Amino acid sequence: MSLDQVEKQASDNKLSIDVSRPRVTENGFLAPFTSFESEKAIHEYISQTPVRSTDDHLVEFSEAMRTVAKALRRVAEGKAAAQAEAAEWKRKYELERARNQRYKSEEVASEGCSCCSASSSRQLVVHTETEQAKCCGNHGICSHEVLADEVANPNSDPACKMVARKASFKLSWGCNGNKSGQHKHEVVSFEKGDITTAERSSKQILLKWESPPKTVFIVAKPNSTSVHALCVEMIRWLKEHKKIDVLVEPRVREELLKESFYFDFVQTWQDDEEIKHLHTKVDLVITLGGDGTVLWAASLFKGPVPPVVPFSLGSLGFLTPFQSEHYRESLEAILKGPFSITLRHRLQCHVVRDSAKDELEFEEPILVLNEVTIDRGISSYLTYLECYCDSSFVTCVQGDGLIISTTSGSTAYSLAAGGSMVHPQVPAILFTPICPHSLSFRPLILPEYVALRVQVPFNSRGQAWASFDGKDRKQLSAGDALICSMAPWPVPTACLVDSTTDFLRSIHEGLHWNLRKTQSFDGPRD
Ligand SMILES: NC(=O)c1ccc[n+]([C@@H]2O[C@H](COP(=O)([O-])OP(=O)(O)OC[C@H]3O[C@@H](n4cnc5c(N)ncnc54)[C@H](O)[C@@H]3O)[C@@H](O)[C@H]2O)c1
Ligand SMILES: Nc1ncnc2c1ncn2[C@@H]1O[C@H](COP(=O)(O)OP(=O)(O)OP(=O)(O)O)[C@@H](O)[C@H]1O
Repeated sequence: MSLDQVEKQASDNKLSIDVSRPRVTENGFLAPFTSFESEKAIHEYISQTPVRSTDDHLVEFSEAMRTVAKALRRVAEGKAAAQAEAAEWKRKYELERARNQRYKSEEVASEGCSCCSASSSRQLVVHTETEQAKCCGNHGICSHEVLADEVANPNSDPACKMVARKASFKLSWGCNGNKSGQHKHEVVSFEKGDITTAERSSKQILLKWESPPKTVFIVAKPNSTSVHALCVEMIRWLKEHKKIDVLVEPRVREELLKESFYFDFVQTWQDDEEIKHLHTKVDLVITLGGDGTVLWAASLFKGPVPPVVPFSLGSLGFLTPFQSEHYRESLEAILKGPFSITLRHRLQCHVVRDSAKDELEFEEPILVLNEVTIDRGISSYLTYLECYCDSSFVTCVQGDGLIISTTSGSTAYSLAAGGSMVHPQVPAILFTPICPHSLSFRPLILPEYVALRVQVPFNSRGQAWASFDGKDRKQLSAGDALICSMAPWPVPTACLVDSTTDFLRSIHEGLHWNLRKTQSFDGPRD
């Protein structure tokens, strides 16, 4: 008990004791209490007062509070586990539904007009578990769906606005730079009780076209003269030299038609429903802009994403290794294949409102390539967030907020908040606090298979705001939660060289990572 507390209790109990203020001596000088005197005074006081019983009550009370807190945490953990499981089931359900819809539309198309029957030749080949095991084990790229199709329909109607052919391709990974496409497995052997891991593959993924790509979707940054000029030039080159069909956003088509009626052949979509089927029509996505344009392009695909070739017309270019000046050579090489890709994993985020009647009542999921941020928005109070990983309590965030990031996003906002830079092929989720009011809150890197749940507790002073790749802010009130897990649809981005070379180049050139003058040779030596 501190001196102040003792003094307060003394005054509450009408005892005359003043341990902190000096006394006036007979000669008029101030005589402060010596430490011995104050200690003595405290002992006297304690022996006079029923402190023990008060303390006993406090101990009992705090124990009761601890028990309540434990029980509440157990309930919250149970809820987190249920929600994580529900999110997983919902993800599986969505996958299954998407699959069924595709099969259904293929059936309908096969009975329909010749224009659409081309889509019947489009097949989503899903490896069964046994096929996967035969092919490359139960891990890596072959556990994902690989888009492939049969022979494209030569009689397809050119009047059909959305192009209905799709090139098939195969993904494989080379071993230690070997581009032969031979598979190597990460195997753990348990021979005689010793655990050893076999030689690892480089996991450099190669994309090889099985039929030539026919349709390219160009995503261009708005309000940029240089981007527009390149877009116009590229469309002409693709059409005239490569006989490729081009698709753009409605805004871009309008701009092109204002310039010349020549661009009437350029495809677009009429309503947002059609965007859902973009991935079934597009062989390749080309982005013209900065990193934000790659994020924008990825956000248009709520499911599988075709390979993306990002051209740099921004200032930083972490996700955009291709130089716009050399677009012809780069596109020649990509259209011919094979080329290296980085599979950039995305996070699938579900907002669960407290008002939702059951755990399965989610809002539409949002997919992010960089990160989801939960922050204090315009509130001047600390954000207070409870975080769970699967069914385990992780921590409470008290600070400006929290970033849940993919490895691709590790060089974006998470980096600015003190998170590590992680190679985009590392299977992980980053958990990075923003200005935590704590001396010991270090960022975490969690495995990719976990589900994270961030909840605004009822005793939070303010609300929180979630934003997705820096966009679409959503308010989270007390009781609302955000659940994040790895989405089954990564963004395959073409590499200039390979995944690692491109990553290192961007941290060197983009961030001037570990730039320091080299120490001179002359001077003291060992
Ligand atoms: N303090 C910060 O660093 C901060 C704050 C807010 C948002 N952001 C980032 O901005 C992103 C949105 O980008 P935008 O272009 O639409 O907005 P923007 O125009 O505000 O650009 C943000 C900057 O982040 C860079 N960037 C984006 N993704 C990156 C990545 N994966 N690796 C390295 N740098 C990257 C961009 O090149 C750009 O320079 C968000 O996802 C978030 O990561 C960063
Ligand atoms: N096709 C598009 N439609 C609408 N918005 C877009 C589109 N492409 C990009 N944007 C938005 O424009 C903004 C700027 O894009 P981007 O980051 O590519 O360019 P930049 O800011 O010039 O590049 P850098 O950040 O490298 O300097 C981003 O917020 C992005 O979401």
